[in-house]
Amino acid sequence: MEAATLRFSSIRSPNQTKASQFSQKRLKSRLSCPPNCLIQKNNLNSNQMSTVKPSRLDWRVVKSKCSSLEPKNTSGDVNFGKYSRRKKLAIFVSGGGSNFRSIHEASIQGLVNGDVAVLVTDKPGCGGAVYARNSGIPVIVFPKSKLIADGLLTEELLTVLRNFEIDFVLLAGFLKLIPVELVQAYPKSILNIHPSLLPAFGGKGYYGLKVHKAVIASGARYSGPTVHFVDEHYDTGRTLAQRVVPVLANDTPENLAARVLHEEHQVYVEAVAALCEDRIVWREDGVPLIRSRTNPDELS
Ligand SMILES: Nc1nc2c(c(=O)[nH]1)N[C@@H](CN(C=O)c1ccc(C(=O)N[C@@H](CCC(=O)O)C(=O)O)cc1)CN2
Ligand SMILES: NCC(=O)N[C@@H]1O[C@H](COP(=O)([O-])[O-])[C@@H](O)[C@H]1O
Repeated sequence: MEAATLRFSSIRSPNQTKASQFSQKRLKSRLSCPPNCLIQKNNLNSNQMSTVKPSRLDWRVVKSKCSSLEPKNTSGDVNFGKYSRRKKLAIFVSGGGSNFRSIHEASIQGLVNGDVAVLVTDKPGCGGAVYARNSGIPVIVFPKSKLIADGLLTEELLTVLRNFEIDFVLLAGFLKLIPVELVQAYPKSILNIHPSLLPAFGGKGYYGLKVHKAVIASGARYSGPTVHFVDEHYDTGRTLAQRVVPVLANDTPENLAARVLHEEHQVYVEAVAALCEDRIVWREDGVPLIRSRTNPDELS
């Protein structure tokens, strides 16, 4: 694997608002990258990389022997998306990133009609970020904080996502509140996976093992993952898909977490596949349903 480097060009989107021109100017004024920077791999064009500060992007992009974004189905043939245009995905993580990896692998295998264009994290050293770098996926640090001064501001993140032409945002173990500006910029286009049967055991404070501890302590006999659309509050968006697993009498939080996580990897890939194939149907009462890929009359 050869290390790729990165060149910036000062491209501006013609339809910039005043505010985002300001942020582009701020970003550009702080652009500083070594002269020999040139990204040699990935499908990112110069426009997607314009105005993004290298110090806030971890661009240790490695050049793979073949494009990591070129989808292949199980027979190994290139699968040029049977449906609409292949969608561009931004995935947000804070931890190990197993759900991110499942979606990325499904994309490469042609099971998801989309490509992971960028990874966003508040923990640049987390497992998901390491996997992204090793897979040639750009890593963006968000949000800016006292601990991570180099993180992007919300407005800067919106500019970057726009430049990457992101269609859908997928939260996968991201532990920060997504700001309302981002929720409004991507209506019905942000998904999250939560490790309980929402609305139970969700909301502020309910993440990771804390969720499973609460489920066990409650005496619940069943648990399971929920895929839901994201609104401005934690875990209150519309439920799209769920799976059920038993809670056993002698379960530890770790045992239950592993059982739920196994189902997460499947239900999230199925939900993202439906999203990327335009198979989400919104019922009159606002409940989103998934249209079957094989039987269009079947909704679930
Ligand atoms: N606007 C939204 N943002 C996010 C949502 C959402 O539904 N709407 N989902 C979360 C993911 N999540 C549950 O699925 C979740 C993550 C984190 C927390 C939480 O309480 N976080 C702590 C901080 C934890 C940390 O920084 O280590 C907190 O806010 O005090 C609850 C639920 C992602 N964002
Ligand atoms: N409330 C948010 C939350 O708890 N999310 C949970 O974090 C884990 C991330 O695992 P991963 O990094 O291996 O995908 C997953 O179990 C996910 O449901």
